[in-house]
Amino acid sequence: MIELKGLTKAFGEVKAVDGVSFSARDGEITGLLGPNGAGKTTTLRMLYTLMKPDQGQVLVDGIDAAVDPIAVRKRLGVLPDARGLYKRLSSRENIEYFGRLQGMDEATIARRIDGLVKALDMGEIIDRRTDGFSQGQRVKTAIARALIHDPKNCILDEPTNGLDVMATRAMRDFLRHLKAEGRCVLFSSHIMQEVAALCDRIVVIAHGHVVADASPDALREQAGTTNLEDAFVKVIGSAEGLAA
Ligand SMILES: Nc1ncnc2c1ncn2[C@@H]1O[C@H](COP(=O)(O)OP(=O)(O)OP(=O)(O)O)[C@@H](O)[C@H]1O
Repeated sequence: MIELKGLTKAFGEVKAVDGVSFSARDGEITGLLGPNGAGKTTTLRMLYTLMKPDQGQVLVDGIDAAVDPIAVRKRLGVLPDARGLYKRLSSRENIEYFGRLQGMDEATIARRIDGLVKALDMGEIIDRRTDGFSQGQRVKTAIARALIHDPKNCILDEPTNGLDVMATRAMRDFLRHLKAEGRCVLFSSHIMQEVAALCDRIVVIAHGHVVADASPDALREQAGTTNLEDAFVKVIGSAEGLAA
């Protein structure tokens, strides 16, 4: 369970995030949707303790990130916007390294990697050096690395960015698999079809503000539109920056 309360962050004159509050529940997929520059990445960075908010509070499973950031990090699996793999290491070595940093023993790491290789269909790449990996192979490795410690809460910044149609479909299936395991899944996207296809709840963010927070059906109802695309355009106020 993730709760954000009144998060605010400015960079000089730019108010990137301005009083953002919403919750993401266990066993649900929550989509953070907004056009380019809306404040999605900045919101997620404050959530995963990479950046300190100017104001506001982050609670993960009830733990305040400002009070106990290490306990919060242990409960989060994060696919950051910069995937950042070690090029000289194989996919497996990248993942193992993170497992060790999480304090896991070697047998548990190996067992967990076996499960992730199956879930993410990584059999052919797991023992290859990541140098030269395609976008999709890099994202898979970064996700497996993020989830090695079996976190309850999964945060993914634009997980399908740069993926082809097949890889995108596989990623959606994987997010559904995380949900079925009862995890709290929160991902950002600027692609409305993505959130429409996957999410139980959609949080729409524009100019640093939450402008809608509802189920896809409720969002359509609120906006008085029959299709979600029209609803997004209506709540955001323009179609600018939203990929079709
Ligand atoms: N480190 C920074 N320094 C200065 N300005 C920043 C910084 N990080 C973000 N911003 C600004 O804050 C605003 C929100 O950016 P953010 O990256 O959070 O948006 P986003 O919704 O993730 O966009 P995108 O979909 O393009 O990734 C933008 O105007 C951006 O230029």
